[in-house]
Amino acid sequence: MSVSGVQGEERLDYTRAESREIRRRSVRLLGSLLRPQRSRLWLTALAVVLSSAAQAAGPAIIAYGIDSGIPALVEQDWFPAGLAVLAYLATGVVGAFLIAVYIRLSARVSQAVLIDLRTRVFLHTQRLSLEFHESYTSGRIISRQTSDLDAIRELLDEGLVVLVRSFTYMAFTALALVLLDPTSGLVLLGALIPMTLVTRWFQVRSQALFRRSRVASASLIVKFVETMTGIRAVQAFRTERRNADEFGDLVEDYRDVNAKVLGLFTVFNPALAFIGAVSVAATIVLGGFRVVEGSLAIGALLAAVLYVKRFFDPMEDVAVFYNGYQSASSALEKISGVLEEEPSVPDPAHPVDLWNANGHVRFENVEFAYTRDRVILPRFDLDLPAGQTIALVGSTGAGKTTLAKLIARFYDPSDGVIELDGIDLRSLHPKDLRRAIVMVTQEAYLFSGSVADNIALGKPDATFGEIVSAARAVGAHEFIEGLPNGYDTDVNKRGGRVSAGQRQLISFARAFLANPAVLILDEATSSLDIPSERLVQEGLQSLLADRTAIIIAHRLSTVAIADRVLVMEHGRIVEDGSPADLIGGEGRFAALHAAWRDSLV
Ligand SMILES: Nc1ncnc2c1ncn2[C@@H]1O[C@H](COP(=O)(O)OP(=O)(O)OP(=O)(O)O)[C@@H](O)[C@H]1O
Repeated sequence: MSVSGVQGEERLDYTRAESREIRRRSVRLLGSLLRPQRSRLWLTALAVVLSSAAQAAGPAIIAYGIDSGIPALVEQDWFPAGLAVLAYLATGVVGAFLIAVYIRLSARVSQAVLIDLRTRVFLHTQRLSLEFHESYTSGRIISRQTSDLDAIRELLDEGLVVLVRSFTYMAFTALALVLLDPTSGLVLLGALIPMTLVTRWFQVRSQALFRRSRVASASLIVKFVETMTGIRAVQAFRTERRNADEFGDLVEDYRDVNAKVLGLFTVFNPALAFIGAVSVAATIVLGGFRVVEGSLAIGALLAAVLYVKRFFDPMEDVAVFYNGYQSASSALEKISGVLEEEPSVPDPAHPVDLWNANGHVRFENVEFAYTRDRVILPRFDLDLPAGQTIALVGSTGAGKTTLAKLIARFYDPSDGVIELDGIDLRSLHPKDLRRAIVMVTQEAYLFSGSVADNIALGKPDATFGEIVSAARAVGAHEFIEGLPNGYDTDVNKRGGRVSAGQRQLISFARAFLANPAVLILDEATSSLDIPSERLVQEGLQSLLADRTAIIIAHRLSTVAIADRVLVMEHGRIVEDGSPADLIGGEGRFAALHAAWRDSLV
């Protein structure tokens, strides 16, 4: 099984080769994000290293002050003590300044990288084909833009600087200690053994727990988003209690794993503190004897104690960093997967322009399957001459929407060619394709904004007059006038809320304003009441006159305005003819029509 793109995203059992592939892809993404920030990154690193060096100089200066400054002071020589004080102050000032510099620089890097990444994810997911969005749930998309980006932000904001600072600080401290008093350096060396063991233990234990914690928090988001997206069904079917139980289980799981993580810290942090305390005690004991012997100055002992004590301080930060690093790297893995996805309906490399389409659609030898194992539309040919109004009927699951999606190029055929005016849809310039072919779906989605804005989506440079005439043409003008602010009513505000039928009328106006050569209406009249439907049908008739129209209709009344009816069964077109011929015949449509007529009486 492949791990390219978002495939295998939810698996936890990657093989070594797969892990390597995923890591390589994350590193590539990180590289491309950091490359433009190269100079700032080097400056940040330099500031971090220098500030650590300044801090590490502190105890050595103290040792000098005590061992050389104080005896000289006894002799009335102020110079060494003064020098020590000034040097100590200078390291303080320089250190503080450098800290300010790197905080500022790293914040800039982090902001730039995040904005870049956020924009890339948005633009890329928007570009991906319907196929991707139909299988990748909204909960997962939201996780990518929220919790994943947050994890990366945390790492960039705090983690990386903490890591570089901790390691350089520890390195400088160890170096200074060895230079000052190699024997105390041995204590540190001895302490490194238990410290490495404890850290390794923490790493191994925490890795699985951190991963579980991330899975648990992502499940919470997915459950939340799915419940809220389907809130109508939730309330209609009274599944609140079940949802509450499921959500409760997820919360419990999340709490449980976090308690375990906390448990690790309650062992790890005290263990580090204990190793630190033992090392300090050992330094004092070893050093104390030497001070008594006279082989070690008291100031040097104090500095050694300070170095040993300080050496362990950053370890806790490193442990926290490790958690942040894991979250961020798994976030980066997922985001890089999404970014690696290519639109299954790619833009042509050499697009053909078609400024004024006639609307002649032709299917030649077309076969289509969503997945490899199940053919939905077996091989067929179909010719839809320009200007024809075609009604597509057939039972549920027959493949009507699929056929419509192919014409609108939401999907490409698995085999064969679909042409518009003799040009393969795959070579058409995307702009020309979208202008020439418009599909109005059942959902009739409205974006936040005014009614006029929503209609104008069909033609962004439309005048207000054009918007109103489009609305009039489809019979939407009256109800829009009746809204609190007419065409300026915000469709998402209370009072501006419109009914499902009204929403469809707005989306009709949008499509009519777009004036496409080919118009596809997918069940688009299904939520209109009979008078509204009649009203729309009046509008439809005049507006369909000059274009090719494919109307998917369950209601046979819609079929009356068609020139031609296609009846589909199991992905095949089983009848094809004028409504009158088919009604007069003996086929499926005649039977359907008779049943429908009877139901009206
Ligand atoms: N995204 C998809 N992935 C896989 N299979 C799909 C997908 N969409 C539809 N199908 C399958 O394709 C077949 C045809 O579906 P389609 O939506 O085209 O039917 P339809 O005739 O429009 O039905 P309805 O009248 O209920 O809308 C169905 O068996 C469905 O399960």
